Amino acid sequence: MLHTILRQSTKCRSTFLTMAARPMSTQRPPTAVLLTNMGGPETLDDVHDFLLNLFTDRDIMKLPFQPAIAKWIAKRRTPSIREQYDSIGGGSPILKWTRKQGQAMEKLLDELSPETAPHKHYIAFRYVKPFTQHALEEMKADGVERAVVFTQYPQYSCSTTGSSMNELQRGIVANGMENVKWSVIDRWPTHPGFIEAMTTKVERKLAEYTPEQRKDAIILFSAHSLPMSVINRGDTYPAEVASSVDHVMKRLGNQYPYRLIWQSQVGPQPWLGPQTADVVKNYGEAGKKNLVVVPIAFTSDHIETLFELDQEYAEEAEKAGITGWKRAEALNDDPIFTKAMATIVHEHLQSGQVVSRQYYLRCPGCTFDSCGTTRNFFKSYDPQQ
Ligand SMILES: C=CC1=C(C)c2cc3[nH]c(cc4nc(cc5[nH]c(cc1n2)c(C)c5CCC(=O)O)C(CCC(=O)O)=C4C)c(C)c3C=C
Ligand SMILES: [Fe+2]
Ligand SMILES: [Fe+2]
Repeated sequence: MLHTILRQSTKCRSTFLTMAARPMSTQRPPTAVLLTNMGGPETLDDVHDFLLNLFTDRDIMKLPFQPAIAKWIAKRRTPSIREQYDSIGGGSPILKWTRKQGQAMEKLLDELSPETAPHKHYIAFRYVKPFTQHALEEMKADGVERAVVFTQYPQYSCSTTGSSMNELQRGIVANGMENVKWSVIDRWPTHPGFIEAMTTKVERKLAEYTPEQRKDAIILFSAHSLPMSVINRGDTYPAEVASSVDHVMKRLGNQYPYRLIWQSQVGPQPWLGPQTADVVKNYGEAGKKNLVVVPIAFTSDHIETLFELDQEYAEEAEKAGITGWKRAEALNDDPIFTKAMATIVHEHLQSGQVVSRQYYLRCPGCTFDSCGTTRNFFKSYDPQQ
């Protein structure tokens, strides 16, 4: 309580000083929308450091002697992962798409929410540039007083959004930015705008089949898998992915058979299945011909869509006799999706919510750092707590 009062009084003082220092005619500082994601290597030369940062992150995996082991794994994996990025044009397009999404979103937000305009997007990637520190410096230079953190993962996992939140908390403290009014959109797996955008992508792919083929079509929702150890700790990601799938299927009128399947397993430990590669092979052997695969847990193209789905699994499908293999497009800068992004932020600003109710609840068996301190940190911005 004392902590909250102290925070609020410091905040009022800082707001007053900022206002007093600002000439009357200048525009108020932007409402920041901080788009967080793990990011991807922009060039082949960034692949090694991307992997090193990922394997060093104790929110994604905990290894004995982690700094040394991470160095070793990153060095060993770099050549094969470089080849994958080479085959998709020499790097991850995630920064390009996030910028486009952010620009479209901020324009729409200014119209939807003039009372908090101007809005400005900032980008904080976890493993590559622009890092959280860069975004915070930019926000500080712009004199930001109100910031909405908007995870670009629709479904929450301690290993993705949780990790970004942990990094952000460290950055806020290190940069003395506790006085900014922070709130967080930590998940949005069933938001109607997101569901509409995804459903439209699936419908467009289904429309490419002949009516005869469509009768026989199967929808495969494919998401990045998680190690079983993470799931057994109580990570909400698989359930949230399933809820997105359920909503898309409802919107499609439940007319097609579908399965939720899991891709991108790494290393020898058990991961959640069924694995996308096995499903493609098994359905091919069972004589299925028309499979539409839908990347349900990503909002833009990644190595998972452009390499795994479009090259690796497409090849498997062809070998297995699947003649009608199709992949629903990623949301990227689709106007339905960027409108959904603006609506999500607008509704959040209107709601006065600091984080979702789910965010407060630590995973029952979680040992990840993000499951602890970050929750309490953002709780302290919530007057209802
Ligand atoms: C919803 C998205 C993701 C979850 C959940 C997730 C969990 C998770 N991932 C690993 C290990 C790796 N992931 C790697 C790459 C990678 N992961 C995601 C998304 C999720 N990961 C993306 C989008 C990417 C690629 C970025 C791009 O540019 O496309 C990698 C590196 C690639 C490789 O070495 O194969 C690893 C490793 C774990 C252990 C985990 C959960 C604990
Ligand atoms: Fe991953
Ligand atoms: Fe957790």
